[in-house]
Order: sequence, then structure tokens, then C-alpha cells
Amino acid sequence: MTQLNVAGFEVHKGFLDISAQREVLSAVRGVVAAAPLFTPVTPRGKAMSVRMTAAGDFGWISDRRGYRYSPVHPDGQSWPPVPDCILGIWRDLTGAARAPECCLVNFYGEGARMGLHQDRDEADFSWPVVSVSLGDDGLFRMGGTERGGRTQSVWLQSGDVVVMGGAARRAHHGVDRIRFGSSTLLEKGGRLNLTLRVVT
Ligand SMILES: O=C(O)CCC(=O)C(=O)O
Ligand SMILES: [Fe+2]
Repeated sequence: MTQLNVAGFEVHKGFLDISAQREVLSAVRGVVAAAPLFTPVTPRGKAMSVRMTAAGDFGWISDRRGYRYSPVHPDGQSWPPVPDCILGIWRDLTGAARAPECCLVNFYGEGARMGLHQDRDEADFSWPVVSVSLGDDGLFRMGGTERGGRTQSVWLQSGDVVVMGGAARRAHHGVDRIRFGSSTLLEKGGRLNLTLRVVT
């Protein structure tokens, strides 16, 4: 494993080997079976290109009413629990006293992206966010706390894990594009990203 450190972001290249990736993927399939992927709509009414779901006490949702954490899926059901193998990644990398209350699942199909943003709907920024990449490569852009500052990009591959803690916790980040079909982990292609968050 190599570890880069760009602007406070910890990028753990190759953190999950192929068998760990398969185990996490199968756990995510269980989550998606219980809580189907949906297309969030921005408060201005624009469909996001990423499809989402979640596990844990809360999921992050967006619709005409705004962005927020919700204890239920848009279909009205509770989110399934965060699978143990995913909680293990959080424990190994953070040693944090609290467990994440949300595992947000993002699915990037061909052409999907995520604009530069801060994760700031959580109550306490002293807890890190841990981000797990599976499947196709994604070009991850990292910036600073202020909007419009310098950014640096890194290609995240299947099994890479990023920890956004300390200064990086409030830093801007996004995914400019994916290389659709670059990984064989997902048979039909695409990129999965999991972000583990303490919400309350
Ligand atoms: O897909 C990624 O690597 C980042 C996802 C992200 O920033 C988010 O869900 O807030
Ligand atoms: Fe984010």
C-alpha cells in the first residue's frame, strides 16, 4: 500500500485487496436490495447524474425540499444496517470512538460525475469521513476549505480508500469523471463509492 497526502487528504491506494473488494461489493449488493438506488434531485429540480442509497441510521437525500439526512429512504422504509465488513474499514483507518451513522452509497454509471462540494450537513466536523472506491476508476478532485482555490486530482481505483479528516474534513472535493469499463469488478461497469459519516 502506498499513501499519498494531498492537502490533508489521506489517500490509501490499494487498501482493499481483491477479496476484500468482493466482500464489500457483496455487502453493498445486500444494501441495494433492501434500499434501492434512487436518483436524487437538487433543490432546483435538476436530476443528479449519480444514483444513491444508504445504510445506517441516516441516509443523505436531496429533493425539491432541499439536502438533508433522513432516517428513511424516499420509499418510506428504514435504511438497512451498515454491514460489518464496511464498519471494519472505518475502525482500521480511524480508530474513532464513534461508529459511522451513515454509509452513503453513490453509483456512477457512464458519464456520471459529482461537482466540487463540501460535506457539511453533519453536526460535528471533528469526525472524519472515510470514502471507499469500488469498480471503475474515478478522477477525484481535492481542493481547500475556500471555494475557488487550487485543486489537485488523483485517479481513485477499486480498493482505494480516502480519509477526509482534520483540515481535509471541510475541504472541497468532487469527481470529474469516471473511466467507464476500466475495472472488471462490476460486470456491467460503473463506479461505486461509499462514504462513512458520523451525522449527529
Ligand atoms: O465518489 C466519491 O469519490 C466522492 C463522493 C462524495 O464526495 C460524497 O458522496 O459526498
Ligand atoms: Fe463529498
